[in-house]
Amino acid sequence: MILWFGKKKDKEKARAIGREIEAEEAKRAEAEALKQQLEDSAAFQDAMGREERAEEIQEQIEELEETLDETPPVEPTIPAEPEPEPEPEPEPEPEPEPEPEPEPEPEPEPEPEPEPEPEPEPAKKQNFFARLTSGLSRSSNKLTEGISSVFVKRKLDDETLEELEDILIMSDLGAKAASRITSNLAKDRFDKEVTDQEIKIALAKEVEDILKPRERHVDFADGPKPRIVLFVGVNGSGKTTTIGKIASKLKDQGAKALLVAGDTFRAAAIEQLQVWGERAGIPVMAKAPGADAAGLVYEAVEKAKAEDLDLVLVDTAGRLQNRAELMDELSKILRVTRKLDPEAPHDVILVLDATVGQNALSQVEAFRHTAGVSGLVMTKLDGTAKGGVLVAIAHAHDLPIHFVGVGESADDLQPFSAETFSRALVGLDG
Ligand SMILES: Nc1nc2c(ncn2[C@@H]2O[C@H](COP(=O)(O)OP(=O)(O)OP(=O)(O)O)[C@@H](O)[C@H]2O)c(=O)[nH]1
Repeated sequence: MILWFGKKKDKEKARAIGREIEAEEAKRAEAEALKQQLEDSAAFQDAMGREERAEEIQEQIEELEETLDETPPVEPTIPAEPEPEPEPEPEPEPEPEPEPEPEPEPEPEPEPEPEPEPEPEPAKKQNFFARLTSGLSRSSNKLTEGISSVFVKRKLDDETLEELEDILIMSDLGAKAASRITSNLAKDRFDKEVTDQEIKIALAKEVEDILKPRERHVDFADGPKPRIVLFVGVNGSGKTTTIGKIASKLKDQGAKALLVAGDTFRAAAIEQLQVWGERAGIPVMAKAPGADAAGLVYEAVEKAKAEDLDLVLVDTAGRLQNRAELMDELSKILRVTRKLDPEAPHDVILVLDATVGQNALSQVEAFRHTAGVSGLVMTKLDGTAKGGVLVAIAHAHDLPIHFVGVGESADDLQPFSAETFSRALVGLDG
């Protein structure tokens, strides 16, 4: 979205409008995500023969669709600023031109036409920091636009601190983390003049302090043999894709792995895992859709023991954290696995989708309770303004964050780095 405003006053207006658009887009994205969850849930109920429940959910979807229809996607608009233009003929498009100087300066050379929008480098060519930065750009824009509008030659006083706290909360960092960050910032800088850049640097440091204790790199190819790793999470959070990406890395390490298509509910998930397995040259164990997932996992662990494999990566069906019966099924998988190895599963990785924002917190709570989550992966940090939720989670939960995902290709999953993430989140260069 490009809004062009020549004067200072107009730029402020542009920022305000930008923020409004951002808020509307965020609301819409949230409703779209909820719709996706409901659709998955309806499909599941339907497949389980619970038609009545599926119909109920379908009604909820229709209601949600009506709301979505009433609020069509926000089109970025250039506000019609009635400039006192003497010329009657309207300009077709206000060209983004440099601010008109009062006295005509001799132009040394014709300015090159401003590029409409620098195209992002193809993902493959960028290093991960660049990809994380561009992935997190919606999250960081939200933060930095707010910071820039507050800290224009301003003192860090009660008022600016309060405004900053609001910006952090609106950027999904959560009320507690926001309060911790602002009170720490106030310690050294209260009543001093600060620039937005100084605030960004200090903010990145505060965010990093919260995230650093959660940074824990994991090498699944190492440790107990066979290492049993279970991937859990709600529908569509990115479990299958994450396993596929990890499998691609394991191949390079020469680990003897087995992928298990424990999401027996969704035929597409089985196929998806098979494709990743083929690509990585790692076998995939699967059964027909609808088969008992716990039985499949049991057989997979037996096979891994018999064949002396290094590790078993188990995909599980997506489940809504508030559906007790689905969570019970997950408990069954855990019980069955422990029969073969009391220490197993050695890792229970909760895959979280960043686009759900604050809802990720309740997912962590529910899955910790049911599945004894040992670590986290956050996917889809690209294309969401809600990446700050990882800070809220790190503040609230003493759980390692192993990987972050910023896209769909194998290279888009990388070990989590607190420093890199913090700097990208506040829009600082690497
Ligand atoms: N943009 C983006 N898309 C992602 C990322 N990770 C996963 N996806 C996409 O998200 C969608 C859902 O991913 P899956 O891996 O199928 O999710 P799942 O958790 O296995 O889903 P269920 O089997 O329904 O529980 C797919 O289209 C993935 O390509 C990411 O980091 N960024």
